[in-house]
Amino acid sequence: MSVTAQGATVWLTGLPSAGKTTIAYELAGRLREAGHRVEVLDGDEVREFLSAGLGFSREDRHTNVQRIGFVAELLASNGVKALVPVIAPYADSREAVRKRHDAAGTTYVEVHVATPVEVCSVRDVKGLYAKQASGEISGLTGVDDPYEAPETPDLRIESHRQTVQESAAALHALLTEKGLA
Ligand SMILES: Nc1ncnc2c1ncn2[C@@H]1O[C@H](COP(=O)(O)OS(=O)(=O)O)[C@@H](OP(=O)(O)O)[C@H]1O
Ligand SMILES: Nc1ncnc2c1ncn2[C@@H]1O[C@H](COP(=O)(O)OP(=O)(O)O)[C@@H](O)[C@H]1O
Repeated sequence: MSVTAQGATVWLTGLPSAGKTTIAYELAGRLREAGHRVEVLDGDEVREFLSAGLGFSREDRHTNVQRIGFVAELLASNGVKALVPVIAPYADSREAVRKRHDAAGTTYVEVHVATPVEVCSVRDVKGLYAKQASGEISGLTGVDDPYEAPETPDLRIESHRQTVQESAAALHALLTEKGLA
């Protein structure tokens, strides 16, 4: 099978504003240019439709992550590179997604976008850290809600030490190494 025809799920986990979405879209562009079929399953978009009505409790986050994992595996098993920039804060939720892929013989790559909360809260792309600080919201991942960092991700990206292009290139290089790009 050609590298462009082989599907895989690439899950980018990390805190809000870590850089998951930015890196996913930068990688998507590079892969499409090379002829790959790519879908980005963005957490915000999925929550509008597939996960409409779910909140941010442990249970709802788990359900959200399992739904996204289900769709990603379907896409990946049909030749698509499914890029998933979704927080997925709980190790057991991520493990269940990996197991679903393993059981189906579908490639699963875990990337930890490991930007420290101090940097994420300054970036604060959606203003969530400010809202948490002012008491407008609570249960923000990494601040007053858990984030269980992956212990052995396939790649750890330190986005606070790199440009977006460097981060995407590092991930692209990993996919090339694995025979996926
Ligand atoms: N309380 C709380 N905690 C964390 N994130 C929050 C919260 N409320 C809203 N948001 C915004 O929701 C975006 C999508 O979340 P996800 O579906 O990726 O989260 S999860 O995996 O179900 O935990 C997520 O998007 P990103 O910023 O792209 O990570 C947040 O901006
Ligand atoms: N190396 C990098 N990788 C990804 N994003 C970066 C990097 N350096 C700076 N940034 C910036 O950090 C922000 C990350 O936002 P976003 O991708 O929406 O995060 P997330 O999807 O994790 O919530 C963007 O404004 C992006 O330009």
